[in-house]
Amino acid sequence: RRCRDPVLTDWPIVGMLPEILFHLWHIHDYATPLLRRVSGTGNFMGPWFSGMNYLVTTNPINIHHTMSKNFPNYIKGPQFREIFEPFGEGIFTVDAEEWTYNRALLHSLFKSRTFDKFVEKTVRKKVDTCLLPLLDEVESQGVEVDLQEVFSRFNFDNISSIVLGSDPKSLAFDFPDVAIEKAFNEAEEFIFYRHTVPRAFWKLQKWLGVGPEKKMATAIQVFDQFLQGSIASKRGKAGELDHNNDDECDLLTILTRQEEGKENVDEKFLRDTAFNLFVAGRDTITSALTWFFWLVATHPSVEAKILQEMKSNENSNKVYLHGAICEALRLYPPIPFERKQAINDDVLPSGHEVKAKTIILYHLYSMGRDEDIWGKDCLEFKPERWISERGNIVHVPSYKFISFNAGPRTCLGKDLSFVQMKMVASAVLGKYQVEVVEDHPVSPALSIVLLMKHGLKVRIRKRMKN
Ligand code: HEM
Repeated sequence: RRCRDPVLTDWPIVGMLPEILFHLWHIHDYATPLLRRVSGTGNFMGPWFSGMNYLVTTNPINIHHTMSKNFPNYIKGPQFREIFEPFGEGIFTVDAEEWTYNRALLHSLFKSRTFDKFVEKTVRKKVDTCLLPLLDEVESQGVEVDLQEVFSRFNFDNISSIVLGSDPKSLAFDFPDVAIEKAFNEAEEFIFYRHTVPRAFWKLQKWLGVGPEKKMATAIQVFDQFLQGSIASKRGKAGELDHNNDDECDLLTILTRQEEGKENVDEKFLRDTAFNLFVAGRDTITSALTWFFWLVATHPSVEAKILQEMKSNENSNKVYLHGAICEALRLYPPIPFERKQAINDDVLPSGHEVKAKTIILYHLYSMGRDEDIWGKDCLEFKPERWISERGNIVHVPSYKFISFNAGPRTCLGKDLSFVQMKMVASAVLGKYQVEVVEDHPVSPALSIVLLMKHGLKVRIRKRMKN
């Protein structure tokens, strides 16, 4: 088959798939030099007739073109909706008017000061009453703990309080089994799996109800039951909801208030919105915090500068800490790849032709490690690159610093995420020294969110006051 810039050898019948499957265990690092070899844009061809043919790009000008300038031509598309089927018709999967409606609704909620304050208060309470006491216990018992598991549960409880107004209390020293938390992790892994095999194959597995598809169906059922329970209980109280109570500002309450009085309340809309926000708000922050703490723990000079900044200027914007978080998000973007589909023929600024229905894959992970964007030291963890000579945060356009997406579909939770991450980082680093357990293997898991495959095993020590 003819293609302009093959990223790998296109073998007869099987195409480039075997090489990808062979390197799946370290796919992000494997893809980075391959994409550089084709100057950031190339073709991936799957097995014949499998439909797995993609144009992969990490070129910022192409990103700017497809995500902003020619935004209407690049949609999530029907195949995306099919793969991400558990997301229903939520903001992540829809296009056109449905997306405009979802976006406007969520935008008005996310930008409201009352909601902002509610989130800050909820997270602060969870830090003070659960996260720090748990780390105290870990420290006093001298045991190892998986910090990723801690953050995952911490964020699960937070997002549940923020979206549904109820805390499942999954964060506790004995790490209780919370079925829905487990089900959610599994669903995300199975969605990644659907990206790695031909469509016909996973569809057949789904139809037969076998393999990962069977497990996926069970996981979604567990999660849906939990969501439906929360929605039903909130709807049951609809008439009693106090419109002026700032403590009852979770999204479900706000949406239920808006739906009040309507004859046909759209339960599916509530379910899909809740599911999408769970994915958006839980694992992304868990991933960002885990990689951040690992990077800080393995770079003592960065840790010392963060502590110095905290001591000297407690209420400032914490510019250095902000830079360190951006650096973690650059090297380990919580969403490592994205995809869009072209509606009409187009030509990218790099000169690559795009035929209608072409799927474009964006490898965010490679973009964070691209010398042309970040310079020769792009693999170094260097918060200083984010700080200007005048001590302000350097603005990098989103089509280069892509971790929160670019263009009209930029992440709605970006500001909120920084507030939460800074709150956790300051609270934990100010009180404890985090030491990664010797020889603990660190590598990314295969999922739609870039978590650590083996978690992050650490020991916690109380910081000496000086
Ligand atoms: C470190 C944390 C986060 C990162 C790195 C991040 C990153 C992203 C990325 C890359 C997208 C685009 C995904 C796509 O279109 O396929 C996105 C979209 C979105 N994010 Fe975030 N996110 C984070 C946290 C959050 C939080 C906490 C929320 C809210 C609870 C949130 C809400 C959303 C929403 C609603 C969208 C959809 C925007 C649209 O399609 O119009 N995100 N985020």
